[in-house]
Amino acid sequence: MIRYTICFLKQGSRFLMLNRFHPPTMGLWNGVGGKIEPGESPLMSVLREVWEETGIRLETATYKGVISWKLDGSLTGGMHAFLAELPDDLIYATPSLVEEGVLAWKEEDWLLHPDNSGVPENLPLFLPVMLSTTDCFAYHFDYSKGRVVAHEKRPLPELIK
Ligand SMILES: Nc1nc2c([nH]c(=O)n2[C@H]2C[C@H](O)[C@@H](COP(=O)(O)OP(=O)(O)OP(=O)(O)O)O2)c(=O)[nH]1
Repeated sequence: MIRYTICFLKQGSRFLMLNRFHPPTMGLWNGVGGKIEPGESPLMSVLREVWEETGIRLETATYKGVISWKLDGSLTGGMHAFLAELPDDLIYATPSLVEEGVLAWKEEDWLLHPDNSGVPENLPLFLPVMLSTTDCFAYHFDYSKGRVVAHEKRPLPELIK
């Protein structure tokens, strides 16, 4: 069920974000990630996706938990979420056009601004928690007609860490 990964690439108070050309989250500024390929662990998948989509070779990324969703009560999906701190001296010029969309640096305050409809609706509901604690959680979102109608956050069972 958890077929995707996502990584938030942080440098100080800003994030390297992807404005996606294609669904899901088409036209929105999201983290970098994609489908887990057969035989890959979530970490292997996210390191590969970050490299493919940004050209950045991360040595590792910090696991932050799992995000799942239910669409109109039926279809379900999920992604393993990671956070990576980029070195202060890494210079990455943006905007940068890549196959999946446009990469650009976005300030944390901008991403989390209540008037910002340019990010996935669930992002401001999980990212601040991920940034404020080392604990991992299972975040769940129920969507109805494309909008989040309910969400919850539970401790992540040790087993699936
Ligand atoms: N913030 C947020 N991200 C989401 C949601 N749903 C969802 O799939 N994503 C993320 C997970 C992945 O990082 C990305 C989708 O990956 P993708 O379809 O581009 O996967 P891929 O690169 O392997 O694509 P493909 O070429 O094989 O089709 O979007 C959501 O509800 N909120």
